[in-house]
Amino acid sequence: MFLKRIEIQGFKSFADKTILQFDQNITGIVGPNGCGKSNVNDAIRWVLGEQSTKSLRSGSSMSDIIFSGSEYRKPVNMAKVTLVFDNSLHIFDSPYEEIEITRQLQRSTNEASYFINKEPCRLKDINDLVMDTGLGRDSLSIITQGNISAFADAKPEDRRLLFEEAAGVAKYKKRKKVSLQKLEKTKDNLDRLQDILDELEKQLSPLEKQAEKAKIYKNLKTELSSIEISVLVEEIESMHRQIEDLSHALFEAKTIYTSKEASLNQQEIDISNYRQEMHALDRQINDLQGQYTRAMEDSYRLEKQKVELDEKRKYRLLQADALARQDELKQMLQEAKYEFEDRQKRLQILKADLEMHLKRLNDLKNKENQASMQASQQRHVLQELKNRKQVLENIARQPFSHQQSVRAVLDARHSLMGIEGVVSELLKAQPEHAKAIEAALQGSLYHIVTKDEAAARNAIGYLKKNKSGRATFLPLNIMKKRFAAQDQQIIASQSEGMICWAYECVSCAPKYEDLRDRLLGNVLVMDNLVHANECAKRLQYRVKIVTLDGDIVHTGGSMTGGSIRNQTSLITIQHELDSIRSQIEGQELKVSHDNDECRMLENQMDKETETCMQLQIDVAKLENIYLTKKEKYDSLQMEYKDLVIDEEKQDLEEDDIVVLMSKMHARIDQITGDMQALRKRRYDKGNTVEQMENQMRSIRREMNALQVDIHDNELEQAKKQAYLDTALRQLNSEYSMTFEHAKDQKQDIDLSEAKQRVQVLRTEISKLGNVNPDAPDQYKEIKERFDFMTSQKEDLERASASILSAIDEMDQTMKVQFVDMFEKINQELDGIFKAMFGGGKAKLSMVDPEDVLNTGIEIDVQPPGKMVKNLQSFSGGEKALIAISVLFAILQARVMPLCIFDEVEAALDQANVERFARYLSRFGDRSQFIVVTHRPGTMEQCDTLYGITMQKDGVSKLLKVQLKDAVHIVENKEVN
Ligand SMILES: Nc1ncnc2c1ncn2[C@@H]1O[C@H](COP(=O)(O)OP(=O)(O)OP(=O)(O)O)[C@@H](O)[C@H]1O
Repeated sequence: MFLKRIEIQGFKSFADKTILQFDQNITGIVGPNGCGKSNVNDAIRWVLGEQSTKSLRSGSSMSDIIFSGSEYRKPVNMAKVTLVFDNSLHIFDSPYEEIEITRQLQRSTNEASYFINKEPCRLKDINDLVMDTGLGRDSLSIITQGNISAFADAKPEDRRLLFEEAAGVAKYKKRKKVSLQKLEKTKDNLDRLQDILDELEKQLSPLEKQAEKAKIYKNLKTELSSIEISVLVEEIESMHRQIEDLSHALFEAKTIYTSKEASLNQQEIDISNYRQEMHALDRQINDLQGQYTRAMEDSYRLEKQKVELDEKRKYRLLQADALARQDELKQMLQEAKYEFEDRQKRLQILKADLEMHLKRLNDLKNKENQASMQASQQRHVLQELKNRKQVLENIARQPFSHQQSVRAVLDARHSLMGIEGVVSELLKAQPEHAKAIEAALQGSLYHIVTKDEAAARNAIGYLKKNKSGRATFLPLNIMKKRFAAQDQQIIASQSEGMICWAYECVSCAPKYEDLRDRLLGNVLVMDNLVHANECAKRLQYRVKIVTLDGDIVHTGGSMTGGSIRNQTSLITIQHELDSIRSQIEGQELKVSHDNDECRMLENQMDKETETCMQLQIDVAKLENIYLTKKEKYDSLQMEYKDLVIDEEKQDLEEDDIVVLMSKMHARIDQITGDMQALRKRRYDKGNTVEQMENQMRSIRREMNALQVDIHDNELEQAKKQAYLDTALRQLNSEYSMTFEHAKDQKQDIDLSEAKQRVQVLRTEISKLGNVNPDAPDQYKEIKERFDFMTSQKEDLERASASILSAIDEMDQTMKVQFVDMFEKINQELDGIFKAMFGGGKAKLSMVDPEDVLNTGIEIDVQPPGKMVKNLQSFSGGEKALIAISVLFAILQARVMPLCIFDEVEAALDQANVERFARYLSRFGDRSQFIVVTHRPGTMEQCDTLYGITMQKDGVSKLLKVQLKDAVHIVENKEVN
């Protein structure tokens, strides 16, 4: 026997352990209603894996199948059923000869356990084991009265299940279902994968671009760093050298300056000494001049006396005789000749002297003219400076007179509180940067700086209240520094014509530094507009640039420029005032020096004029004397020719005058000689001083030039030092390198080419804009994920295709098997129907033969003598008999190892029961039957009969009975 034994314990009404042994082909189970017959059927299905409590005719919970007790018996805690199969024919796919399947359930824990051959297993293992044997929980093996009565009324599609079961396609259907589920799952996975792939693809494209950009950036940056480090090192070294050279030059210039200064001082001392000597000489000349004048006066006096004397002599001569007259005349002629010649010579000397002094006077006049012109110019310059100073002081005393609102706030600053001042008076710039800084600040020049926003609000309220116009306020507490980006600073520092960043050339009190850096931190000062345009281009027009002339290249590239009215700026007013004051001081010195010079020249001129006048008088006087002497000499000559007289002794008076005159003339000659010598010395000294002053002027000019050189040198040094510091900072901040470390990495480069390349690289890098440095890694990661997902998708698509092909194959197999079985059953049905109904005919047909896999099954039957075709119209017994006919046709077409019939013949009349039973016995050789029945006709055909009884305790009891006892049991009578 296939099913050898059933052991039931605690299952439904079988509270005690009950064993049903099956030794023969057809075993009947009989008993009165409610004794527990069908519970045997339920127990078999439960072991074979039934999970539906409804099918098991139980309560809502599976634990309801455990014996629940009765008035006389306590409930039990566990239900356990074991089926023992003979597997010598290996109906189960197992090497064991005997298969024992057990299922048990604990009430307390609701814990279910499954065993195959006493080994714990899963429910699935049991399902798999029984699947292909025809013993499944929905199989044909277990047919109940309900199945039979439902068969005829079932829809053709539902009826088809029976035929599928017979055709053995259930397993394929199940597999197909699993495959379809798998396919659905695969499709879901594919959809999910596709979603992920779409998402990844969306990220991939921009990431690829970013990665490419980052790669370009990295390459550019690598090249840039390798070149720029060398450029920086070379420039730092070059700056060092240049600063050193400049220091040497500065030292030399300062040394020369100091030596010139010393020489100048020495020359000043020398000049002062010379001047003292000149004064001394002047004094001596003056003395001599006095002596000369006095001597000349004495000489004129003597000349007069001589004339008187001559008159006297003439008179005496008239009185004397001819010889005496001749001598006298001769004497007089000689004297007259001497005097005439002497006066002539003297007149010439005096005239020459006069001429020299006139020339000197003329020179002095020219010099004085020049000096006074220069002095007048210097005075004019001084006056202009003073005027400018006056204007500046007025502006400084009364600023913002044209900005009414600003003026109003400043006037009320003591009552308003928190007013710090106006930007243009808080920031100070050097005059050379004034235009640039004013251009950089533009409208902000007249913005009012306040301590905080409250102070600004307060001041705005004040302006409104007084209708004093509008003003802009800058609260200090919110001012934050704003500088250009580092790359912009680097590009700017390498641009030709860069002067500085605007904030660098503006000074202010420490508390206003944030304000200054906010307004000017990112404004660049360049020397001219051409360089400004070039630099702006390199900076991609992202930085505002101003020139020293006040032209502007705005961010974005627009330009402002033109002429600027030379108006005073508050930003530079203090510097200008300081500068003007020191200029005035210098100019006053110059003017005083020029005045001194003029005065000195005037003095000299006065003296020279006086000398000239004196000489002119002297010449005029002497000229008269000379003419007189000449006339006298000429007349005496004439007179002498007419009269030759003897010599006569002169009287003492005459001799004395002549001697005195001669002495006087000698003295005058002496004084004149001395004076000339002194004048020459004075003249020479004057020339020397003049030369020295010229020399000093030239030294001063040289010193001024040196001063400018020193200043330029110091500026240049500061610039180079700033450049050097920037380069060192750049090495540190951008490359995290010390100079020594960078030196080790320096390559041989052509500096100008390398610098150009650095510019190009920087421009290219800045053109790249924002770069995501993680993009290559992110791209790689996403790409790997994308590729992996794509290969997974391909795997899934392949899996999906293979599932589809398996389903296709299964469909083919099912079609073949189904059609094959359908035809076999159809062939058997007619004969069985005839046997069952005693004639007539029956035939199965497919509702849709085109769709074998889904078609419903119709039964066309015609019992003998009846024309009824509609199944619904048949009686209950007829419907049961039709169903039984089909069942037998199936059993005929396919051998089943075990069939359990639970009161399938209940609806049949006696004659039909006997027909059924007879037919059943014909299958006894092919299959094992367990038949639950009330009908004696069926009992008669059973080889073994088990009777089940239930006493008051509600527990089913089993006993093997003979046919007659079985009938008694069915009728609920006592069995002997
Ligand atoms: N969990 C349970 N505990 C105790 N008794 C139970 C349990 N479940 C069902 N029973 C009892 O089993 C009996 C029903 O058994 P069953 O349906 O097998 O009867 P039957 O012999 O097939 O009757 P019929 O001939 O009318 O079909 C009922 O008396 C019911 O009280």
